[in-house]
Amino acid sequence: MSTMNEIYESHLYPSDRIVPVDFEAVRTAPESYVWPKSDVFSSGEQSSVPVIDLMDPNATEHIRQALETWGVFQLLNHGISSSLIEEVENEIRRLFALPAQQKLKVLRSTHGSTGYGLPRIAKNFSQHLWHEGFTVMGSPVDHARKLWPHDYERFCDVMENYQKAMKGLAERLIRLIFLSLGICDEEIRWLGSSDDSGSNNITAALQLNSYPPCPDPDDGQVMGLGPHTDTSLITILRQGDINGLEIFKDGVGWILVPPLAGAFVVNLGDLFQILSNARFRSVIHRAVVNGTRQRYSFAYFYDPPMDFVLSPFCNGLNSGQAPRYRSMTVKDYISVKFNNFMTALSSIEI
Ligand SMILES: C=C1C[C@]23C[C@H]1CC[C@H]2[C@@]12CCC[C@@](C)(C(=O)O1)[C@H]2[C@@H]3C(=O)O
Ligand SMILES: O=C(O)CCC(=O)C(=O)O
Ligand SMILES: [Fe+2]
Repeated sequence: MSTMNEIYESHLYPSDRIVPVDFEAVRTAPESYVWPKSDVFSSGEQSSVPVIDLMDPNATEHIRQALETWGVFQLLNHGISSSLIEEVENEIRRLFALPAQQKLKVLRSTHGSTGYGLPRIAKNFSQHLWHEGFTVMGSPVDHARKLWPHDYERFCDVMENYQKAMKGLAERLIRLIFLSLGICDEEIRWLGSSDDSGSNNITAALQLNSYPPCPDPDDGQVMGLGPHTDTSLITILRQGDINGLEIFKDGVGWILVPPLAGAFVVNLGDLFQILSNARFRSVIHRAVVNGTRQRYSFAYFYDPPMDFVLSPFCNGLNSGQAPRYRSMTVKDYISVKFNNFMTALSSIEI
């Protein structure tokens, strides 16, 4: 049984796309960070991503509709305590406020999966990203000890508690979404089989994102996180109260996902698109930066076990359809994504 760490570690990542810019020294974005105007254009569209109350008796149906039309929704009444969320936010601030020298002690390596650095998608763009991140899979204790030798336990406890809570919520949502598709319990037996508290069965990741303010020479042409779809089955994102997240809607363009107090942004990733035989699509999204305020966000990515074979569900509401993707394991899809990025899904079409 392989873990998520092992799968990501088996892909050699280019060393020139790991170290974030030295935000303390660089006051304005160098030329290599400026994206073409046509790329950054926002649609100004007024309609917005649906907001769903998980306590609503019709929540399942609302979620199915939201996923079909938008691929993403904001979730309220999700049962995750606001104090736990605040604790994570405090730890994120404490982490990214450390001097650059200190953060570089836990820099992700070329064959690494966790730690400090640019997001993995940085290698897919010619322009650079105005971003620093920290990736956690399971216990972050080895890195936390290097960052705070005498005071590392708080960070570890908070990150582990949060991952546990997110695992519960992710599994609850996945079960609900599968049921809304008419897929029976039998097909989701694997759900809940992983145990991220042990180190031998990790199938989820927590990504902490920081976007320092960027006094941008040409307004809005610097990107925090370039356009991408998540690889996950499901992603649960918390953004603070600062604008930045945008989704791409076909025929419309880029639309802001406005920060909503207490809410999570929930979207499906490529793995769900495969399983649902493209009935649900993984939404393209990005994060833009602003000139004055440091923005933080954190995302929890949930995957099935790495050896799980993804075969499109062709029964249920998709009944009678032929599978659109060839079957493969989660770990093989991660390899396809590493080598193909935005064309990964079309490259496995039948
Ligand atoms: C479990 C995951 C999911 C990863 C890879 C690995 C750890 C870090 C995740 C992210 C986080 C930032 C966006 C993304 C696109 C990236 O560059 O790194 C994500 C990626 C993916 O969804 O593919
Ligand atoms: O910062 C955000 O709002 C988006 C983060 C994101 O897309 C990710 O971590 O995958
Ligand atoms: Fe994302």
